[in-house]
Amino acid sequence: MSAPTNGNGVRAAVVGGGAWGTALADLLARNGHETVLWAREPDVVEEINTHHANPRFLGGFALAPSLRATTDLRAAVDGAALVVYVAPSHVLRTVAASAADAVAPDAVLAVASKGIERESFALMTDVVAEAVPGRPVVAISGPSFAAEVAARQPTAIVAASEQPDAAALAQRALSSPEFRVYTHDDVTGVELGGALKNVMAVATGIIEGLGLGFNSRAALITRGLTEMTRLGVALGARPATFAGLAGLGDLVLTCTGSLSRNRSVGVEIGKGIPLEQVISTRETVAEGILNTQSARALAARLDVEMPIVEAVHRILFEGTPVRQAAAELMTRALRAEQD
Ligand SMILES: NC(=O)C1=CN([C@@H]2O[C@H](COP(=O)(O)OP(=O)(O)OC[C@H]3O[C@@H](n4cnc5c(N)ncnc54)[C@H](O)[C@@H]3O)[C@@H](O)[C@H]2O)C=CC1
Ligand SMILES: O=C(CO)COP(=O)(O)O
Repeated sequence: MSAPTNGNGVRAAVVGGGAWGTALADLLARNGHETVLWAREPDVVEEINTHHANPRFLGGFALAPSLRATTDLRAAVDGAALVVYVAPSHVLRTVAASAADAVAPDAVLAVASKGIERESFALMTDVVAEAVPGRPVVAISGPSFAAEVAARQPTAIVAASEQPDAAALAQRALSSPEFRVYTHDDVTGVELGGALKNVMAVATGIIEGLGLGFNSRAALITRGLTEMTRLGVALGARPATFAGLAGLGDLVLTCTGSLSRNRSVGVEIGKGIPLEQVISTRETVAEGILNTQSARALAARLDVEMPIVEAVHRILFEGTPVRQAAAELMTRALRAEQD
């Protein structure tokens, strides 16, 4: 079915009932858009439809009463003018493809997942564009903890697309007095910022878990930004994008904010808890773990030096003791900062 508009509102679908999908769906519904959220878990759908809450992934917030949820993905996207994809990066392709033919041919596809696909190195908008071809795609990224958006705390993000009309539609649909959306045209830079900052957040968590202090964290954030920019430039992104909301903004938030799942995974690793044990106790996604592998492989393919990503990889997947990896980072050949 083609995508009707609804007065000032659009028919919107949100694909993914985790914390971020729920917060974005709540925001769209509060903005007056007829919004349907697809969640995989029947209990999440039941809670949203009966109690206007998602205690499993976003506890403690009263969601918009108009927000509807379903486990039927085809029904959720059918007739939506705006479809927002928020599944974890490693399942996004499968989820998006499974209802591709039910998406309206003129729908705008916004992608709020953060990551680099492991096998293909594709960014999340490319994954959705391949799974649901022929529609404009927009990357949604920036410093935005779901819980703070649900609490209506002032937040600013970007909506990046090669099609300005699509970015503008996402901007209009999502913006509210507490949620400010800037458009952007550097999709690669915006998406890489969101994907790579998660690896840096794991790294800053690790140094915190080790008991290191603010000097180490500041060095790591700054040199992390250098690495992110280096990889971005090799992929055609603009350096300035990494100084913006989806780069430095999200990097600072995630590396310093206690709400970050990636940072807290890092803290546990830094304290010496094995990765399998850290993961086994969590239902929520920490994209920085799998994305350490994809970022490292992508950097190797492009011959881009990313020593922090390399060190996190050695700690998470190669058994290198945390203190040894930190010492190796500090004793690399001396160089000029600007190189
Ligand atoms: N939570 C946040 O504050 C923010 C999250 N994001 C991004 O949003 C994406 C989704 O994260 P959250 O909403 O936080 O999720 P979450 O960590 O709250 O929940 C996990 C989600 O993954 C889904 N899931 C797990 N296995 C699945 C499978 N095999 N197939 C389909 N779905 C599966 C669950 O149904 C659930 O919706 C991630 O890429 C994350 O980086 C981006 C900005 C903010
Ligand atoms: O991307 C996020 C905030 O912008 C959420 O970060 P975490 O996944 O580390 O919680």
